[in-house]
Amino acid sequence: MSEPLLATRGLTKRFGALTVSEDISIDLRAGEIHAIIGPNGAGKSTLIAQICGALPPDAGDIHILGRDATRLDTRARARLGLARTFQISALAMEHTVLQNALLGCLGARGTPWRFLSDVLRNGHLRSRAEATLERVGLLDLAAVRTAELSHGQRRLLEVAVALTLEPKIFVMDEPMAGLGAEGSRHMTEILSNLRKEAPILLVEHDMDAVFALADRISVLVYGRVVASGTVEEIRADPTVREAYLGEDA
Ligand SMILES: Nc1ncnc2c1ncn2[C@@H]1O[C@H](COP(=O)(O)OP(=O)(O)OP(=O)(O)O)[C@@H](O)[C@H]1O
Repeated sequence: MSEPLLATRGLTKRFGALTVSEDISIDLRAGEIHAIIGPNGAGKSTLIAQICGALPPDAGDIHILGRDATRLDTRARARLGLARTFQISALAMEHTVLQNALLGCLGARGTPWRFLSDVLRNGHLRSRAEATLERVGLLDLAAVRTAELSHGQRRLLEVAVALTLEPKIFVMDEPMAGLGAEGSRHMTEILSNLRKEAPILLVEHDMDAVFALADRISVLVYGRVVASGTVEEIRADPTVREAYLGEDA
């Protein structure tokens, strides 16, 4: 089996007396979508924050592409190839769709904002940004102000911005949130194709999307991984059905 591109070992985080991550060891391998599911407050966002470098763990470590990244900050992890999409939009609303995609390209290079006008004239970066917009179906809206996009279009733009980083690993926090049935289907199709170029660690509440997309699922309850397996294994697991899917075992 190939080496994981992302791995946590014994990750533990406490807020006072509350343990929100308890000895979490999960990994992400090339070509896969690994979904993290669990009830509200189970610790999914806290886990992502630790993986991406926004929150230091109290114990355990995080390896990115085989390198110990536990003490690296968010930007250093991004430079290693970790791209994150957020539960709440991190887009620049006053900028156009294309400018947001270009800012993503800039972020990848650590270039300061004041050079945006130069970047707009940089043919290579511009075509890279346009190519990512085309992949999510937003190229026709390149000149539109981001504030004017629908919620679903903004979520697609977030994925496009993550793509401009040419990441080796995607970490996605509820990309389906607020999308209608049609929007979820479209996003599901896009994510399904993305896994080929970079595997996805996917936190998601939309179980239809999770069951359609995931190669593996880990179930988090009260900060602990209580089950991990394929869609079929998780669906059949009595502990999961009782603790999370709300069914009698
Ligand atoms: N900065 C903080 N200080 C104290 N407690 C926190 C902090 N951040 C999160 N928590 C608590 O940690 C627990 C896990 O929260 P977290 O947001 O990671 O859960 P989640 O699984 O992502 O939930 P949801 O599905 O609702 O987004 C919750 O009980 C939350 O109240």
